[in-house]
Amino acid sequence: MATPMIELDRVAKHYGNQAAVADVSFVIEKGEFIALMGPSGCGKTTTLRMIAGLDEPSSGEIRLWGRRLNEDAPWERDAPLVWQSYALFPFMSVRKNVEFGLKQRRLPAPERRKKADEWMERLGIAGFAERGVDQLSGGQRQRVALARALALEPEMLLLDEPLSALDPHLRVRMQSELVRLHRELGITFICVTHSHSEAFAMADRVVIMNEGRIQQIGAPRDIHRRAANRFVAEFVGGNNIFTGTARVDEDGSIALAGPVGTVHAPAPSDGGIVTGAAATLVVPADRIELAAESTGAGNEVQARVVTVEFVGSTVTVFLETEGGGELRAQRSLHEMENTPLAVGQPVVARWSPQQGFFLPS
Ligand SMILES: Nc1ncnc2c1ncn2[C@@H]1O[C@H](COP(=O)(O)OP(=O)(O)OP(=O)(O)O)[C@@H](O)[C@H]1O
Repeated sequence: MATPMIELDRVAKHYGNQAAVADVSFVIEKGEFIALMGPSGCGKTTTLRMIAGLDEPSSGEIRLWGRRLNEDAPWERDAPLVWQSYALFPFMSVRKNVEFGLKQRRLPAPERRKKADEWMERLGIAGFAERGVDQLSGGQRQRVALARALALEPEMLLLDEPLSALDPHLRVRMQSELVRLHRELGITFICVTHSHSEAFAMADRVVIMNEGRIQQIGAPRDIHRRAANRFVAEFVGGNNIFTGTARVDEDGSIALAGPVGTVHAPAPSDGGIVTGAAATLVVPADRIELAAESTGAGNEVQARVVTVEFVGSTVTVFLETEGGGELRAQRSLHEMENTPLAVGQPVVARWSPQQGFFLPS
């Protein structure tokens, strides 16, 4: 097998007796866009800092193209970091900021100027070249930080919460700009974020961490469709999670008696569920349809509308079943336009058994 670009092999970082990163192994291929995601304090920034060479692992190994990196200083690596806009030099012009790394690399002035011009043009900040960065908006500053890093033509770009200082509207724009840049440049992007919408919108693969450990690595779609454990299912949101008592039916599928009544799902491929045992079923909220009447097909649950929440073009309908179980369905605004729902209204929540999956016990 070809050598991956980056390998983290059982990497840990301890501060005193606290593990910021407990035991992390994964590989990154050249040209991937990887998002490291997880709640505050889960160790994502520490992981990025170790890849950057800003922190040394307490144990384990980090390899770049198969070569051990642990003790290499940041300047010996081809991995400039774009931190937040505050990392720019406020007393310097946009041009001087963009040229900064090139100057450190002792590139002659005419070449520096040429490269800086190219990158400022590419990132749409050429018009502000002589302005001080303190006279720029958050989005413009973020572009300066990106131009400064990309002017060094790195093989890999490391971004720590690159969009967190931006307002929501600008954040979405910069998200698609980062995706476009990544596609055009073909270099590896590793981005730390605590925002699941950001990670899922941008990355080829997402690494979800909690308490210094990896919980799941996968393409956004696979993580959405098959959370590896309860933490991931809850953290990525948009999932119904039912714990109940399992019964293995004659056809091998599972019936789960739980908070919303008895519902059905295929048995997990690794077996592991026996009649009478507790099991946890996940049903993505966007797989649940709402209907006025029962058709008797698939899983159907009688419920009442508790609240209807509108976020962008997504509508989340929170439901309560007769037995007090909670359920949520997510539909597009477009779909809901023809089915107005009132609080208290009875509905049938319906989904195909194939859309549910059991978490490993
Ligand atoms: N220099 C340090 N000294 C002591 N503890 C540290 C140090 N750096 C990080 N930690 C601890 O290690 C854990 C992981 O920190 P890290 O910054 O990697 O988390 P994070 O996932 O990036 O969080 P956030 O989203 O809040 O930035 C935290 O509990 C943090 O307090």
